[in-house]
Amino acid sequence: MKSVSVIMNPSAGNNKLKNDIHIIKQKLSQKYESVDIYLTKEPGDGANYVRKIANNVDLIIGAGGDGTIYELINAICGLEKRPAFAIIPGGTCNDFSRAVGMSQKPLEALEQILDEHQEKVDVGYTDHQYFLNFWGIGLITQVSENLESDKKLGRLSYYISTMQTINNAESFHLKLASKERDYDGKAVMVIVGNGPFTGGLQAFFPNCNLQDGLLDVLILKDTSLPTFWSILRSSVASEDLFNKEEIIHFQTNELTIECEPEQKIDCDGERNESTPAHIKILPQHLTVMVGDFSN
Ligand SMILES: Nc1ncnc2c1ncn2[C@@H]1O[C@H](COP(=O)(O)OP(=O)(O)OP(=O)(O)O)[C@@H](O)[C@H]1O
Repeated sequence: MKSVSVIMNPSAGNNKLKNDIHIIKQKLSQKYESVDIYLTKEPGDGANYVRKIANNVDLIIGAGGDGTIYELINAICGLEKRPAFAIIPGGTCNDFSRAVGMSQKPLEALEQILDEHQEKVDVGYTDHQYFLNFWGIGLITQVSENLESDKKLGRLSYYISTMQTINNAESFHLKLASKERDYDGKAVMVIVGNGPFTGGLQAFFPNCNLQDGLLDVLILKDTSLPTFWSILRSSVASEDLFNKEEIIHFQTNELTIECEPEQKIDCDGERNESTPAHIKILPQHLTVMVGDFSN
């Protein structure tokens, strides 16, 4: 590898990465012939930089929170020739960087990137969006929406928001179809996982494999609110949870989802689309630099 570009959101995580720009450039320059650092100013900048540089760079390092990483991989994954990708985590949850075993300390993550251990990982794809971690509807979307408005309260707000949302949870009619399994009935949540982390928690699919060409699907039927609470509280779900009657869990490489009423989709933390949806896995679509990673 000869040329590397860092695309950084300097405002991510309360400006967490800003002071490291100089040292990041210095360390990378010791190893690579060409090093460029691009700083984003607003949403959309990251994707524009990718489009500008992708043909002439071997490695793109995304430095920022999950919003920045989502934007960058959505620009990279649609390209015919995709540069390798790496993450210097700078946000609150940093789901994908955790999934590939990166240190949550930015400069330690940089050292891991310099070790150049690469793996090809699966990417989820739905209608217009690529995702690395999860796709969800129902409770998951409602919890994160409520959380957005309570963010200042910190971790406690997560629990308060979850409790409030569960108490007011609205069920919907779900029609899910796949080769492995169909479901036609009431639900309060569907999560389709590619990676093991959702919103910083390894709650739903602790053993999710990023290289098996499969998505993990979890349907929570409308009788299972206490179960949802126990999943979140357990932080690392045990397989026992999947044996509960109110949960359906299976794996597939492709599925379609229709809901009545229409449900808002949370895709790696971005909430721009609504059902219906067609979701599939793109096996080993992206080459990433990994840290402490074993599947
Ligand atoms: N300089 C900037 N100032 C403000 N917003 C920016 C800037 N650059 C990019 N953005 C946008 O801000 C959004 C959030 O960024 P990001 O996820 O990196 O940080 P964060 O919100 O602090 O992280 P987290 O969500 O994990 O707490 C992204 O959608 C990104 O496009």
